[in-house]
Amino acid sequence: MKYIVFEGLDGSGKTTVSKMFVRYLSSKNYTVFYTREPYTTEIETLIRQNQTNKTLLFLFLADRSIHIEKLKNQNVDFIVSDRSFYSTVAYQGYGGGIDIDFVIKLNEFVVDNFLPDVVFYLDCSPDIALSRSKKLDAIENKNLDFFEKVRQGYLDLAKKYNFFTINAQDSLENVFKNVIKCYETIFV
Ligand SMILES: Nc1ncnc2c1ncn2[C@@H]1O[C@H](COP(=O)(O)OP(=O)(O)OP(=O)(O)O)[C@@H](O)[C@H]1O
Ligand SMILES: Cc1cn([C@H]2C[C@H](O)[C@@H](COP(=O)(O)O)O2)c(=O)[nH]c1=O
Repeated sequence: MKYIVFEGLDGSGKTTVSKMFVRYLSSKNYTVFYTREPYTTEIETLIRQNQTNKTLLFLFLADRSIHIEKLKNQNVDFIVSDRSFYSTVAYQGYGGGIDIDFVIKLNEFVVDNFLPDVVFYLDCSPDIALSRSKKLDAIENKNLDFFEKVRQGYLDLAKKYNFFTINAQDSLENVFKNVIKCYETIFV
């Protein structure tokens, strides 16, 4: 089983591209479990109620702990997830200012070695990404400076953890083609 994750800013195209990717894998007759974080409806409701950054950190960790248990029990060729552990590092760590190593340590404890095999990071400037994003709630309604920090965080993480960085400002068709090209360097 391979665990593949799509990461990026709100509006970078994760949901659209990850669903196209799932259709691609299914067309090759692979079995796929498609998922996203936040995972639980109950915790997501709390997350979207204007919490402090510290509270958000622990809500996302609790949500992830439940999510990872579900993922460990899958019996499929691929798990494809819209967001993961790295969103917490980028948003609550780099964006929210909580110590990065502390956020990584807490996440490592929660995921207990169940780490993504491949991460596609859809890189996009905050102004373009947010102009595409329709939702504006407690999390999305932060300023551009916050999202610049989150983007810088993702760029650092991409180097550290060998993400595939995809230019998400390109056309949707090219973004998807580039995802498949990267996928083929590993799996075909
Ligand atoms: N490369 C692209 N070029 C133009 N529009 C795009 C591109 N990728 C996605 N979009 C459009 O941008 C909007 C947001 O895309 P999507 O919901 O997939 O982003 P997301 O990263 O999942 O956002 P969120 O994190 O807010 O859920 C959608 O209307 C989608 O069709
Ligand atoms: C997993 C995770 C998510 N977030 C933020 C990022 C987004 O603003 C929302 C999730 O909603 P979307 O449908 O993916 O846009 O939550 C975060 O701050 N930390 C996390 O760990």
